[in-house]
Amino acid sequence: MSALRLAGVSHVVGRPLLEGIDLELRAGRMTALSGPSGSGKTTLLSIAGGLLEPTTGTATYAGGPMWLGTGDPRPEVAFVLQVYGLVPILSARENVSVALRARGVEPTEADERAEAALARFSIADLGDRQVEELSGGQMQRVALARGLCVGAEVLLADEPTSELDEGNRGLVLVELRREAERGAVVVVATHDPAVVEACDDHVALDEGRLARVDLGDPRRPEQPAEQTAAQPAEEPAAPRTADVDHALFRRPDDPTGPA
Ligand SMILES: Nc1ncnc2c1ncn2[C@@H]1O[C@H](COP(=O)(O)OP(=O)(O)OP(=O)(O)O)[C@@H](O)[C@H]1O
Repeated sequence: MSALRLAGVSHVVGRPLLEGIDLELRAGRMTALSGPSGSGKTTLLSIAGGLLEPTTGTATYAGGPMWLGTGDPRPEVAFVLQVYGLVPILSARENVSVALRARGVEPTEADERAEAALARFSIADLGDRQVEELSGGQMQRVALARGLCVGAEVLLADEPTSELDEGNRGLVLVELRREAERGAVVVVATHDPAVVEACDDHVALDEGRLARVDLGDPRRPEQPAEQTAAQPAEEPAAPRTADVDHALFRRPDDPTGPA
């Protein structure tokens, strides 16, 4: 499967906001992006999704550039923004439908798909309500429905559960998992340990630098392909936690590795 790669990414706005980021975000997996407030999570998501051109380095997917400014074809990207970006005077259904219509889906089909997307987050009954009448948690779920309805190859969600109770957080994690299972790169910036726990991979930032990279199943290339009788039947499981280890990003035998 393809991966979204950040190579040598730094971003400077007066001071460095990100420095020396080398990272592989794998398709088919959920990656949690954690770190203190101001550590650079939103900046990293913006570069990964091609909204922001890094000062140095590149973000690529299947070898092609993510930066929108190149005008090159790129994968379908969906953002679930921290600030939602909903249109307050439109209904919940219209806010979702608009994302589909903008991608060329016929209005009737777009409305039906919007309805189904709202149902995924248990808010089908709110379809006719103007967004400005909704609670924060309801708005957050409309934003998620809008992000997930398009079937994007890259799904970047910034604090998507910040306003949700435990039950709705669980619902969102199930839906994000579905997106990963159909092959999307799913990256979730979060402060919530339960969300980190639910993800396959975990990347932590601190002051714009990688502080931790934990790939759930690193499959290190040096691991022997075949066991002999003298060797144990199974290698001990790789630790879930690793300090930043750039060898983890070079796995030529990894089927989820380079596209
Ligand atoms: N356009 C900008 N110009 C200058 N500084 C910026 C800009 N955008 C972000 N910053 C700064 O970059 C740092 C990282 O911001 P970012 O929003 O990426 O952090 P974050 O980890 O997502 O924070 P939070 O968890 O609070 O959302 C912060 O110190 C922020 O003030």
